[in-house]
Amino acid sequence: MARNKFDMDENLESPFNIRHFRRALVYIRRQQKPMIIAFILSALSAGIALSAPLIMQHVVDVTIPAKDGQALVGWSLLTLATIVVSVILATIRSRMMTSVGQDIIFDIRTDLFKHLQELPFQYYDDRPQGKILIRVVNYVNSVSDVLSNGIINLILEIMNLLFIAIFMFAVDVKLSFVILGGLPVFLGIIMLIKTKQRRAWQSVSNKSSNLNAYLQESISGIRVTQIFTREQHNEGIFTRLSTNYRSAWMRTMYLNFLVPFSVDNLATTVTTAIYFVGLLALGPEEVTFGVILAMSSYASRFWQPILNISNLYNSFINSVAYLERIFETLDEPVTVSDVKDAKELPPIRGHVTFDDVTFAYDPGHNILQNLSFDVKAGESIALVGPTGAGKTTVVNLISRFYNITGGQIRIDGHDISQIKLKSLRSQMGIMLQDSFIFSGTILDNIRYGRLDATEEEVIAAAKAVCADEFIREFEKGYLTEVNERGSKLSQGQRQLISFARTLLANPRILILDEATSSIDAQTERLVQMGLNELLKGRTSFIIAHRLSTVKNCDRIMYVADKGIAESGSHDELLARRGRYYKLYSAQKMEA
Ligand SMILES: Nc1ncnc2c1ncn2[C@@H]1O[C@H](COP(=O)(O)OP(=O)(O)OP(=O)(O)O)[C@@H](O)[C@H]1O
Repeated sequence: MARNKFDMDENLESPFNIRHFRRALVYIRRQQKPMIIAFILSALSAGIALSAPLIMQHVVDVTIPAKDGQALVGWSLLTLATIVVSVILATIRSRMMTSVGQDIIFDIRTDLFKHLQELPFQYYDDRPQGKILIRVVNYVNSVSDVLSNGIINLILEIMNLLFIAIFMFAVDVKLSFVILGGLPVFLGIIMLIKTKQRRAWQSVSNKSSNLNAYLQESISGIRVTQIFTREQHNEGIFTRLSTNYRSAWMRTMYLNFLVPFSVDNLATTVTTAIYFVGLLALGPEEVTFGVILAMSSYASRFWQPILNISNLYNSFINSVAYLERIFETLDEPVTVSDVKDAKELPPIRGHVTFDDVTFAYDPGHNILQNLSFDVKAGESIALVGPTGAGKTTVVNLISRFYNITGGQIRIDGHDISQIKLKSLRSQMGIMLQDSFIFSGTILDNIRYGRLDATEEEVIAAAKAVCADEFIREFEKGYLTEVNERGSKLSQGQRQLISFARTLLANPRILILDEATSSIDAQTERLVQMGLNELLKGRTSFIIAHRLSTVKNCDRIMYVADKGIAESGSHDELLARRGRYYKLYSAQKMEA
């Protein structure tokens, strides 16, 4: 999809069709057993409740005129018993269905999470995080009720309707047709508003998604907001998005209310018609008072399931808007994935070749064009050059975070597009510009990429990058809890921890993107010494703006003009007096 932002409604790539509901059945089928039991309990409970008007008719027409007090007590007790049993059955059923609903939520959410973990960087580049979160959390919640209770209730209500119809036709055929007379009107109303309702719910899902995206962005960027005192301006944006959501919601509710409103009015009209037709048109000889009473009770009972079905219909239309988003996410293609017959990458030595590589994030805008270079196993390469030239892009391509548009990237002679991603990435150590820290202990964070690492190994990695000292200064040392994004830690400390995390994975190819940019000069010198040891025998790609950190690399590649503009050792490039020389001289002057 095109790039999206918080105030942009997302267009559905594939609008809803009934196939989506068939897909939803996969989740429902897993809950078959409890759903069948719940269904039987509900049918029993509804059946028992239905006998009440019959008892009432008998009491009015037979028991009361006969003044049979004993029978009256008996019928009253039976009525009470039917109510108690039907309430008990309904309660058990509702407990079972709550659990079924939660199991369905669990399954859909797990599938979504699994899929999201496989989706490539590009997917996350293209949309705000808040719009992804709302699908996994809110939308899944919203559909669970329809997928669990909805199906059972629909079958029950239809059965209920049939039973009531049988009962009422058994009591009086002509009056039954009076009750049925409201149905065509009701169906006409539904047909009239159906499409509008669906669009309205899609709009609600879009507006809530936008609001969520902005909220998420605002919380992530709160520091910058406060620095620039943008609070008031942001409040304006938030109010606008909230108002949009409110309007969409109100419009939807207006359409939704039309359905029960019509049902209520139709039910009242047909009940009045029964009195009218029963008392005036047919006359008291044909219809007893008990029959009219029973039929008016059936009239409201008949319209109750219709009201329930129309409420179910409302939730169904609502869920469609959410289900299509959920399935759209599940259908999002994993564009960076193992090809058919992908091979396992054997343990590598670290020989990296770019052969005529072309790459674009957005079609038609090449960031790299016909780029070729060859890095021998064990060589250390520095990538330098102006901001936005493509250094990070080059290293992202080595791990195949994006598919290249042309050419070939090989590791030890294996085309990386033909090997299993896991076997490729597990042999790389990558430290990205954004040293992300996860919530948990420092130990957990260093061990993130190698869960089986012993505590000693974790400490050794931390020592190698000079992180051990500051970690021990915390009261709980390696067991210190850090927040998501590491807000308890300084930027430099975060970098050192993620440095240790990368090294612990013991990769053959090491990629460090601005790994030491936030570390003070003295610590950096120490890290550099530790690093020199660790780099021995490994292929490494180091991106750094501070040239002092990379001048000892075997080769420096100056990235510019969609390729490598200059390449050589520090001394060779200085002697050439080209772009690298200029950059180095400028930095030297600043120092
Ligand atoms: N996810 C993306 N989608 C679209 N364009 C991108 C994306 N990431 C980077 N770019 C563009 O690609 C170009 C190269 O970006 P890259 O991050 O590789 O540069 P860099 O040399 O590492 O820059 P810096 O030194 O600032 O980190 C830039 O023009 C940037 O705008």
